[in-house]
Amino acid sequence: MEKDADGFFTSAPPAASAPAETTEPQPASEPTEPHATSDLTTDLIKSTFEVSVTLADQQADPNSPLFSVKSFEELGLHEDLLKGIYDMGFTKPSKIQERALPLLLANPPQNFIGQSQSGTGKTAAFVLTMLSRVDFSKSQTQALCLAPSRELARQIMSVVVTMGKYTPVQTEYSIKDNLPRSTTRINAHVIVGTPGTTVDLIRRKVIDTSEIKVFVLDEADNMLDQDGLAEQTLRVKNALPRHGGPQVILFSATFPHHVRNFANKVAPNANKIELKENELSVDNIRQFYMDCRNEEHKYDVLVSLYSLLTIGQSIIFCQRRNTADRIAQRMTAEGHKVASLHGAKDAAERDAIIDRFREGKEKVLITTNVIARGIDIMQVNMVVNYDLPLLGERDNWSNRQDARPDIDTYIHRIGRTGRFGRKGISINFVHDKTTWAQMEQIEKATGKQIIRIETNDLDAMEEQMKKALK
Ligand SMILES: Nc1ncnc2c1ncn2[C@@H]1O[C@H](COP(=O)(O)OP(=O)(O)OP(=O)(O)O)[C@@H](O)[C@H]1O
Repeated sequence: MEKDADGFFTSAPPAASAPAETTEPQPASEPTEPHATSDLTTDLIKSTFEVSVTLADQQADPNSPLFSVKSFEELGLHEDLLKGIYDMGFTKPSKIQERALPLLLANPPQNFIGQSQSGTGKTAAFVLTMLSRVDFSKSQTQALCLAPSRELARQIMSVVVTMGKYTPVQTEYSIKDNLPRSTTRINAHVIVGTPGTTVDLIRRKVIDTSEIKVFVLDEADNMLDQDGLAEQTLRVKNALPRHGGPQVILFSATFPHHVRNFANKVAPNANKIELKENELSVDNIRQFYMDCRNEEHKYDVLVSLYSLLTIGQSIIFCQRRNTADRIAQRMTAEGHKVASLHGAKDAAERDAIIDRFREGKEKVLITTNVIARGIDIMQVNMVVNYDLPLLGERDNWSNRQDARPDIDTYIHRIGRTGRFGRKGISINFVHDKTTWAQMEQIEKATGKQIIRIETNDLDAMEEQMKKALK
């Protein structure tokens, strides 16, 4: 396997003889049992994807049993944490947890860059690391985790609270409109937030960074992307102790080339777990497309899908906020029950909408890329790309023919279904030559087939979809 200058793998399988890197061949896949959760979990644990492990210590052997565990007990965790894990219904570590946890928990702490497909259990791996490194006898912030959206920060916090429920952990959010303006100091052990609010709280010395031992960036490629949240994230990073600085942990399902160099600077000398490029999305998500006649026809097709969208739960992704609102308003006026969520809504409204969806009170959520990443709702069995995700759209909207598809966002969007080994389907709407070509690029880049389904034969469509979900 070739490595680029940053030490990431670029193509082809690694040489078996390479001392500190290895590909881990997994057993051949077996037929899945669609309904039994324990079988699905087993499928994921036996998963067929290959990972590359690169240890910062070039002398160490990544094949050593020391670097993988088959049970949570082997990790030497405090029993309060083990109790929390078992309470969550986790019996065994998932593939990424099995390989990542020994590296994350080893002492002295080592930076870590981890890549694993959506829905494979990255959150539990870094939450467990944060909780196991906190000294609960000190009322000081010792772990800080940043995520790209308030919805994801809230979800991560719920994992911290659930996993830490037998520990005395104190937690606080650094997300917009959460703390009263009069707050002068947060003493919580673990803070989870978004970069903008966190920068502000650090600047106002509400967050004391001096004792932070673990710094996690979830969706790290997004957090370090120049076009994204990088500036604010770096300002937070630069406010952390320099001497004996914190363990830096970066996780994502995608690490595009243009952020890898930077990731290596933010987390120097990291142990790494990476995926091969054609293993970026899981096989349990079946991908389809529908040929729509034009933009207006997309709306009609979506409406005709409504009964299928509500079998489980569905997320409809649009590129723009006003498209999401417009579709939601129109469908609501026509008697369908849908909700819309995007970044222009105020904080309280966003929280209420995602909570209702999480509780299953809403079945169809029409949204933007704001929740393309990380959101984990098991009942979501369908994702619709009403608009395909495009790169540089905001600057380039008037010049759509040139727009290239945003492959990474696509991978994250469809990853909102098919969580932890479950089945899911995604449907792309294409309506002209340009969108057709964009979808072909997505198909090529992900290496997964996207199958056509008829827009005008509802029965055939239903049958095909039910088959895919079986
Ligand atoms: N060892 C385990 N056993 C059973 N379920 C697990 C285990 N680890 C994680 N899960 C469950 O799997 C689901 C997906 O996990 P998680 O949200 O951490 O995925 P992720 O890898 O962070 O995905 P994404 O890339 O989309 O952020 C969660 O509902 C979580 O509770």
